[in-house]
Amino acid sequence: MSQPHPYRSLEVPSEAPFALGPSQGKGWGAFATRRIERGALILREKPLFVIRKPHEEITEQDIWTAFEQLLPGEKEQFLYLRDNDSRPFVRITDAFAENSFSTSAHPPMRGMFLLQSRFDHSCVPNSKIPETGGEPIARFATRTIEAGEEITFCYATAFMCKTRNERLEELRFVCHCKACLPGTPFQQLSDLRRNLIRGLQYLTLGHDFNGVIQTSASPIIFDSRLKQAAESFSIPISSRLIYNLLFMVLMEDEGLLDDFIIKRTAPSVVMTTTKFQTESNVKIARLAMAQDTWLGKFCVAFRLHGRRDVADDAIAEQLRMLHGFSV
Ligand SMILES: C[S@@+](CC[C@H](N)C(=O)[O-])C[C@H]1O[C@@H](n2cnc3c(N)ncnc32)[C@H](O)[C@@H]1O
Repeated sequence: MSQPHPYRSLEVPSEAPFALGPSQGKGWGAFATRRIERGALILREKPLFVIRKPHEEITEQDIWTAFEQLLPGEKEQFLYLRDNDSRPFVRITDAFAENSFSTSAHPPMRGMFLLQSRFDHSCVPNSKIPETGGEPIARFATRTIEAGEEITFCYATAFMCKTRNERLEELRFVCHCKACLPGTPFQQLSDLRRNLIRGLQYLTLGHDFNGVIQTSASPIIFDSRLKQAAESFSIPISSRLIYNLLFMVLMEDEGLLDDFIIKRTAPSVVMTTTKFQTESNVKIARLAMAQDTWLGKFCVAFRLHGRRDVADDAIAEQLRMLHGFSV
């Protein structure tokens, strides 16, 4: 008779809304055992141990030292961990790399999490561990998850700006989520949307998602005058508002606009609307923000397209100072 999978022996809290089980082509994953509402807590977990070093400096010896200090029951739980083919890890460093999360950037700390690591990746995920800068770490539903659905999260934050092929280069496996299944209408639109999301961020931030200024042959913003305007923060406020709102619409269409992103981004959208000084622009911006949906707001704000505002030059100057930009 075959042995039960070791993950059956991992201690999942009795009140947890998920159970572990096989997930086709992905090893094992976590599946909702009941409907989980958007925003609900899925799992709060303390690390088994923490190593206070940058990820790339953590040695095999560091991990063994931490392991040796565990209680016998904790060691047993650690030893239940398996690679994706359900075989024991050959090297303890692989077990740590696959099952750890950063718990703090300053000072750098990385924690070993037995359950948070059981969740598989999706480029269109339904859960998220917000950056809290501490431990335990908590996972929340980013949309309503039905009973039986696999609970996933995105393994890399910048994926919202990356196409299928770019993501594939970074992942060490082939993802089969709906944004990665080649040849589907959603997948084709997804690549288009993520390129646009990247471009819109470039236009409003003045640089790429990783802080890099693209060379003149930018694959992101083809129009060199527009690129230059973005990099010198000369984009008019009307365009800024339109780009911000289009970002929200595209993120929503892509299934990525969760409450954490709204909380982080919405204040700067509102702030942009308060910057207009030209009366006719003020009216349109107010009307736009009074609409119920992001698409509604965007459609109204689009009436601002090509309109300059009295405040444009002063805002550009403020942004240049803020970013230490010298002409
Ligand atoms: C932290 S583990 C996740 C849990 C793992 N499936 C297990 O059985 O323990 C990460 C590994 O799971 C697999 N995996 C996660 N998401 C996947 C996906 N979307 N497609 C294929 N494999 C995936 C990959 O092998 C990846 O290296």
